[in-house]
Amino acid sequence: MGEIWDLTSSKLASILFIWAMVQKFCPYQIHDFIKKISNKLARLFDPYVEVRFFEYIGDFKKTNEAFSVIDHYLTSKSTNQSKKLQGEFVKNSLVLKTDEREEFHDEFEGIKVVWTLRKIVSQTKSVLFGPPKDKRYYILTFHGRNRDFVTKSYLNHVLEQGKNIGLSKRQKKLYTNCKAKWSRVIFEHPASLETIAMDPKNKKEIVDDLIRFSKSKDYYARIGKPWKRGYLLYGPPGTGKSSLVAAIANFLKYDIYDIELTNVKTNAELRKLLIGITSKSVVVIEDIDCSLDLTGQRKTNLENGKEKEEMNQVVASLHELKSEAATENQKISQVTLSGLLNFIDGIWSASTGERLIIFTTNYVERLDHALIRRGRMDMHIELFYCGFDGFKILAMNYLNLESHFLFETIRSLLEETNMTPADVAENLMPKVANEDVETSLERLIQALRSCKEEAEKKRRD
Ligand SMILES: Nc1ncnc2c1ncn2[C@@H]1O[C@H](COP(=O)(O)OP(=O)(O)OP(=O)(O)O)[C@@H](O)[C@H]1O
Ligand SMILES: [Mg+2]
Repeated sequence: MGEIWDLTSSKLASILFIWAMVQKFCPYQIHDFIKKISNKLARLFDPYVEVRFFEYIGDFKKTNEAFSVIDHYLTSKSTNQSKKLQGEFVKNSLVLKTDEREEFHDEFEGIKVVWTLRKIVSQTKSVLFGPPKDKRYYILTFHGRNRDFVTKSYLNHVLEQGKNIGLSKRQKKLYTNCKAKWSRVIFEHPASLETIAMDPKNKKEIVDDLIRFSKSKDYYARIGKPWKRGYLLYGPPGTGKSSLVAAIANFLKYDIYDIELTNVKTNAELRKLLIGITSKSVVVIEDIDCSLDLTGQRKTNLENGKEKEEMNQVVASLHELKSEAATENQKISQVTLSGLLNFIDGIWSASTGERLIIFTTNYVERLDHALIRRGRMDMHIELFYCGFDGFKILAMNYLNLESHFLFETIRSLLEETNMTPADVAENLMPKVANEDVETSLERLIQALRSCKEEAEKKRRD
């Protein structure tokens, strides 16, 4: 054994000596040539390529997004394959992950790769910053002949899939502003597009538009426009505007940024807020006509639309309450219409990622045309009083009821009177435990009849 070792070490010493001589005395072309040959030889014996994806980049300063996206992808795929798993509680639910010692073999379009999770155990212990952080990283191993395919097609596939999985697991957040600062809470509104009572044709239009928008990254890049879309939701109070905003955010799995403009003092503060908005977000300004002094138009519209105004008297008085409170705040707020328009057109043009901006109002005719012209507010969606289609959705939501002999009476009453989905829903909601559906439907019929009588009385007066 000792002899063999002596022999090997003397040979190794000779090779090193020759290599040192070559490096010192050979012209650099020969040096390069030898280096190339030796690299080729090395590749011949070890044809595999490794790519490492560290969890943190640069001394734990920045999380590597690629790591978490790969983690989503591998967690979803590998748990069916691995024999050794780890269990973790993530956001209140149990997640099974591949054990760190396990390898995961993946195949894409006939090309095989291997993933391994490794970690470098940290030696430093910090009292101030908690337990030492190990450096975790994924190693992707593949044959060198597939280098182009893996680095382009396969990794694109992993990143795309991983992003989608991450997005579907992500907890949505609701951001609200206090002056120029955002505060956030977990957004868990139960509204969904299925449970919103509205005309099925309009709903389908919204769903199609949202799907088209969320998949149009390349399209927007090609036409040179920022990836944003504006929705204007209008209709009387209680017709589901705020519920629709929540349903849209749930559908797209976006965060909501609910801007209270009356809390923002200046355009500069507004700009600061808006710069902090991340992509995949729905930016909402509720009751936009109360939030800004959209001068000029308001007065003329009030004068011209007198008849309409009378019909909406009840609605208006409610709205006035909102307006009065807002006007108080406006006295100290100097956010201007042009400031807001600049933000819609300007700031978003400079940022990447998809954003939806939604304005809601009870009085669309009061809004300055510049604010709602197409291109700024691309979709104008009117939410109406409850129709029979809307009622059927509410009956399903609240009573789990698809049909009933009282539905025909309700249909004709809904055609003759204006009741908001909020009021219909309130009447359908059982008032005591185990209340039967007939009692709820009768209560609604009663309410519809009184509503009809009241409207007739008003018309007579
Ligand atoms: N179209 C609808 N579909 C399902 N539920 C609805 C609908 N409209 C109203 N509701 C119910 O009524 C409640 C109030 O509705 P919502 O706050 O969405 O109305 P709004 O149009 O935003 O009213 P406002 O103009 O006063 O802000 C909701 O919590 C929801 O339960
Ligand atoms: Mg609302």
